Formats: sequence, structure tokens, C-alpha cells
Amino acid sequence: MRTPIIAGNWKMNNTIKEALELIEEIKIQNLNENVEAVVCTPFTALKDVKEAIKGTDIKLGAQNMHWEESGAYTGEISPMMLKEIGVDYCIIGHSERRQYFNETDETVNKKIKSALETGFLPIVCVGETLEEREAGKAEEIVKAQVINAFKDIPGNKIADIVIAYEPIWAIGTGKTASSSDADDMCGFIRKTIGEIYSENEKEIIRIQYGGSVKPSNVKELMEKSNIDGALVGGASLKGTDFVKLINF
Ligand SMILES: O=C[C@H](O)COP(=O)(O)O
Repeated sequence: MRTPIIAGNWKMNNTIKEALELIEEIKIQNLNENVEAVVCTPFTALKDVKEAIKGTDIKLGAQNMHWEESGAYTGEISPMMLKEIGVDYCIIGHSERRQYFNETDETVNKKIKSALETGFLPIVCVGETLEEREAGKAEEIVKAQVINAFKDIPGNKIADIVIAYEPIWAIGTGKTASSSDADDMCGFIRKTIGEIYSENEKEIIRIQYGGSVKPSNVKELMEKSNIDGALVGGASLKGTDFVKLINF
């Protein structure tokens, strides 16, 4: 049985003050205990949000990290720094990082290994562009991203990794993949994990869908057998909406 995971990716939104107001809004509500709820805040808010969620079941995530433990990498944040704050998760390889900050399959692979070695769980993003989908290449692209991301990662680590399938054309556009298209691709990713590892890892791996998930479509998506959760941008910035997503 895979525990559903709903993660809010706040992206570059919320000052510390705004972050704490949002957390207050979320934590006063009754949250479904059978769903893992994660907030992935900007680096600047991580420490304060960690304090604010103490005593709740809400988990904390970062949105990116460097793979090295320390060194001359101006402007970067190391996995040890995130560990010190007490993050539970880190998003790795989000399409916005791939598109604007030269994230590659190779750096994604390094970051996954580094997060696992440091002691928190990666949420690994994969997904195709609209052009790739229209050219009938979606599966080929996503399969290559998965194979490269999981290079040299042992099967006994699969339970500690979450994959987020986010078709780039559905992010922040209001266009959601249909629940059956999203389920098909999450099933295809699951099959790929089965090919790399075995039937056991194929069943264990948790796969989220991301791209314009909102209270009105979350239930339909979550009912699909290959979708174990959602990585949510816009709708995670409103407390009432995020709570509705957790309580789908
Ligand atoms: O990480 C979250 C995704 O990029 C989805 O963003 P969105 O829910 O605003 O479409």
C-alpha cells in the first residue's frame, strides 16, 4: 500500500511572514491523516516553517540543492545545510530548474544520490514539453529522464524516492492532463522502474502527477491506480485550497 503524498511547491513565493500566515491557515484545519502533506518552501522560509509545523504531521521540503557537501559554489545550498534545518524532502529536477538553470539529467542523478546519502527524500521531476508530446515522443523523453535519473541508484533506495510526472505544458497553464493520460504516463514510468529494477520496486515507487492540480480535479486524479499524489504549484499558495487537496 503506497501512502498518497500531496506536496505544495511554493516556488519563488512567500516571504517568511507570508509563509507563516499560510502555515497557520493550513494547520488549524483537520488534515487527512492517511495522506502525507508536504510544503516545499523557499530556502529563506525553511527554518521558520520547520518551527511552525512542529507538533503537526506536515512535512517540510526544499525546492532544490547542490549535490556537493560544501565548497566554492557561490549562491548554492548544500544538502548538509538542508539536513541541519530538518527537511524531509527536496524537489529535484523541476522543469523550471531544467529550463532556466541548466539542470541536466546528470545533475539530477547526482542530487538524488546526495539527498539519499544525506538523509532526506528526493521528489524527482520528469515530464515532456508540448512539442515533444505532439511529436509522439513523450514516452521516449520521459523514459530517458527516468533511466538517467536512477543511474547507479540501488533498488533498496526506491522506497525513499518519489517521482513527480509533470507535463511541462500543464504547469501553471490551467491545462491539466486528462486523468487517464496522467495515469497512463505514471503507469509507463512505473513500468520503466520495473524494467530497471524488478516487480517489487515497480509496486513500491510513489508517483505524483503535477500540472494545474486544484480542488476541482484532485479527486479524479487520485482515484487513478498509478497516481499516488500530486505536486502542486498555484493551488498550494492558498491555505483553503491546499487543505482541500490534502483532504481529497
Ligand atoms: O511543482 C509544481 C508544478 O510545477 C505544478 O504547478 P501548477 O500546479 O501551478 O501547475
